[in-house]
Amino acid sequence: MVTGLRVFAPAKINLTLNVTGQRDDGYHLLDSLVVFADVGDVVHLRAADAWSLQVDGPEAASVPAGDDNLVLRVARLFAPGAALTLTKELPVASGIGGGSADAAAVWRGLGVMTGQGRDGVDLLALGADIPVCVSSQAARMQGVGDVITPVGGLPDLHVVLANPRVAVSTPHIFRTLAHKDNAPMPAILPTFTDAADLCAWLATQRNDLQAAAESIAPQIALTRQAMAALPGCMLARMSGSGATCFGVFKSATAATQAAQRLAHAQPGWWVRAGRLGSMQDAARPQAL
Ligand SMILES: C[C@@](CO)(OP(=O)(O)O)[C@H](O)COP(=O)(O)OP(=O)(O)OC[C@H]1O[C@@H](n2ccc(N)nc2=O)[C@H](O)[C@@H]1O
Ligand SMILES: Nc1ncnc2c1ncn2[C@@H]1O[C@H](COP(=O)(O)OP(=O)(O)O)[C@@H](O)[C@H]1O
Repeated sequence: MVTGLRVFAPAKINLTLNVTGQRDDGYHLLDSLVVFADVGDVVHLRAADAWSLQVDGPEAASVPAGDDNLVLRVARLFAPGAALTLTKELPVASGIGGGSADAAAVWRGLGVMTGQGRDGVDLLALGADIPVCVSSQAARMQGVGDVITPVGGLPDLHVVLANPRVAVSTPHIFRTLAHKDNAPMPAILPTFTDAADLCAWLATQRNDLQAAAESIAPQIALTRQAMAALPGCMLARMSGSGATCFGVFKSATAATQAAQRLAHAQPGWWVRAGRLGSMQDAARPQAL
C-alpha cells in the first residue's frame, strides 16, 4: 500500500483554440491542439483518516484554501481521506489550466494510492480542461473538452510563458466572442518534421478567444507583442482564455535568454522558460 506520493501537475497550453459552435446549454464547441509544459504545480498526498489541504508556493494566496479548491473537490470522490499539500506555481485564472491540472494530479495520485477506479465520474463537470489534463499528453481536444484524441509525434517546443498579472474570467471571454461558429482545424492534422515546421503551421492557425480577451484586457496584446519582439521569437500567441501568452524559440538557451530579458523589462509579470510537449512521464505519481 502506497502511503505517500508526489504528483506533478503540468500547465496546459492551447497551441490553437478554435471555437466552432455553441450548445443549447451555453457551452462552446472547441477544436484545440493541447500540449503540456515542464512548468507546473506539485501536489503531495499522504494517507490519512480525514481530508485536509494545505496550500503553499508563490501563487498560494490566489487560490481558495477550503472546499472550493478543485483539489479537494476531486479528492472527495475517493475514500477514506488524505492529507494534501498543493504547491502553487501557476498563476490562477490565466488560461493554462492550473486548477484543472491540480485536479487531474489528485485524480492520478489517489487512483494509485487507493487502488480505486472512478469510472463514470463526470470530471468534465468539475472543469472542462480536467479530462485532457488527466493524461497530460499532447492531444486534440474537441466537443466541449470531452473528446480527447492523443497526438503522437509532435516535436517539442522551447517556449517562454508570460502572464501580465491580469486575471481574466473564462465565461466573460466566451460571452464577448463576436463569432461562435468558426472553422475547425483540418480534419487530419499534418505531420511535422521539426519544431520550425510545426511553428510554420501554427502560424496559419488561431486562438479564437484571443481578440475578445485582448479587447477586455489590453495588457494581453501588450504581452503578446512584447513576446513577439524578443530576439528569435518564432510565434507568439495567447493560451486558452488568457491572459498567459507563449512564445516559441529555437532552443532551450534562446528561450532562457528571452525569458531573462522579458522578466528584466517587466519585473511585475510572471515569466518562465520551459518545454512544451507530452508530459505523461513527468506527470506520473512518484512514491515518496
Ligand atoms: C477555455 C479553456 C480552453 O482549454 O481553457 P482556460 O482558458 O480555462 O485555461 C477551457 O475550455 C476552459 O476550461 P475550464 O477553465 O476548466 O472551464 P470550466 O470551469 O469548465 O468552465 C468555465 C466557463 O467557461 C465556459 N465554457 C467552458 C468550456 C467550454 N467548452 N465552453 C464554455 O462556454 C462556460 O461559461 C463555463 O461556465
Ligand atoms: N487548485 C486550484 N488552482 C487554481 N484555481 C483553482 C483551484 N481550485 C479552484 N480554483 C478556481 O478555479 C478558477 C479557474 O482557475 P484556473 O484553473 O487557474 O484557470 P485557467 O484554466 O484559466 O488557467 C479560479 O477562479 C480559481 O479560484
